[in-house]
Amino acid sequence: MSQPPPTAGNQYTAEHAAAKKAVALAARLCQRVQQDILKLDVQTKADRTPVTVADYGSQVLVSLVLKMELPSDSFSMVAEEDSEDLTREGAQEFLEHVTKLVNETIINDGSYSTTLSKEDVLIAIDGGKSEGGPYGRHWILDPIDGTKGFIRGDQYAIALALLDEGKVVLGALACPNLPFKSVSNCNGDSSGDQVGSLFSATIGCGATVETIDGSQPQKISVCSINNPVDASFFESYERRHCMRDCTSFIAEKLGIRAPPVRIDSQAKYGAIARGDGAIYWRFPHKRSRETVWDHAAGSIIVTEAGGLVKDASGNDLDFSKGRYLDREAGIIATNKYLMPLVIKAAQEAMKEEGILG
Ligand SMILES: Nc1ncnc2c1ncn2[C@@H]1O[C@H](COP(=O)(O)O)[C@@H](OP(=O)(O)O)[C@H]1O
Ligand SMILES: [Mg+2]
Ligand SMILES: [Mg+2]
Ligand SMILES: [Mg+2]
Repeated sequence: MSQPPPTAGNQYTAEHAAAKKAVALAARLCQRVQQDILKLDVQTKADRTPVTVADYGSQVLVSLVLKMELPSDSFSMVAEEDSEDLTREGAQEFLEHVTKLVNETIINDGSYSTTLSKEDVLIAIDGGKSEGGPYGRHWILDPIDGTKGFIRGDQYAIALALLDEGKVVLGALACPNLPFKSVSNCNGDSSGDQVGSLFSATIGCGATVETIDGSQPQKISVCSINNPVDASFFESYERRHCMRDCTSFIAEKLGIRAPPVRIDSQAKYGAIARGDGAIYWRFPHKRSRETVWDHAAGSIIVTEAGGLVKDASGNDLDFSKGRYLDREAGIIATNKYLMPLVIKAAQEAMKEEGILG
């Protein structure tokens, strides 16, 4: 890691600073909830995935900070959560808890002299209902990526990106439980290291990492391993998020010797961008669709760190199609040497086994 490049010529300087401030404040709320997670604080959404008070609280805080820091912007946000489950009968206590957490975090931070009512909280959450698309500017937010990891006490990330005319131009990724130096070969465990990493990148200006409370940003780059035999790979901790029969088949084809490193959330993109590992891949089951907020921030951080992010057909990811990613058969993040080899192995696996599609 070395000093970051000069920021002259970065047309997104104000947005970059606001995005880092937003994810860092949201991380503070999340850290507090994770220390004291109660059954009451977790709900199950209609799609049967979990959501916590911290997912909602984080979404409110990120939207608040962006609006406070960039007041002249017309605001559009594509975010994961909406208020539907918070307005159902019986959700009053849950909503009150979200509101209390948000207000306590704002007061403790001291940057803004405002507090939010329950109605303000619902409005802020539903500010994330934009469809995004190819025109104009849209923030893309995953207020907690890796909610299952968050509940387990493991890795999670607050992932914020800016889409400008259909292209991701900025990403900020707060990973409160990710060791600051490296995850190396352990599942997020530190070896006496400082914990918490905030990755960020703006287009054309490289990627950096700093601590969540704002140390001097350090430039990062992907690893330069070119022989898959020496490579390590990251994949989802959750068995249902990535087909392991498929990835172990591809790993075998590539001759990878190291066992998979399984980490929740886009912390995997951050770790790849910093060179902690060589490959992150994700081959979800056919029926599941990938959302833009699960990849936007992580992918620009990897590409600005000198890496590549592609689908298994070798196409760039297209974030301009709305709330879902239009991609084919899996997502791969790695360096320029390994990418063609991984794509080839994935495509061979597709043909031989018929397991991707
Ligand atoms: N059955 C499933 N298959 C594939 N992805 C899933 C899934 N259930 C949830 N996900 C997605 O996987 C994300 C977590 O990724 P990872 O496996 O890398 O930790 C979740 O983000 P959220 O936690 O924000 O909902 C969610 O979008
Ligand atoms: Mg979710
Ligand atoms: Mg997510
Ligand atoms: Mg989420």
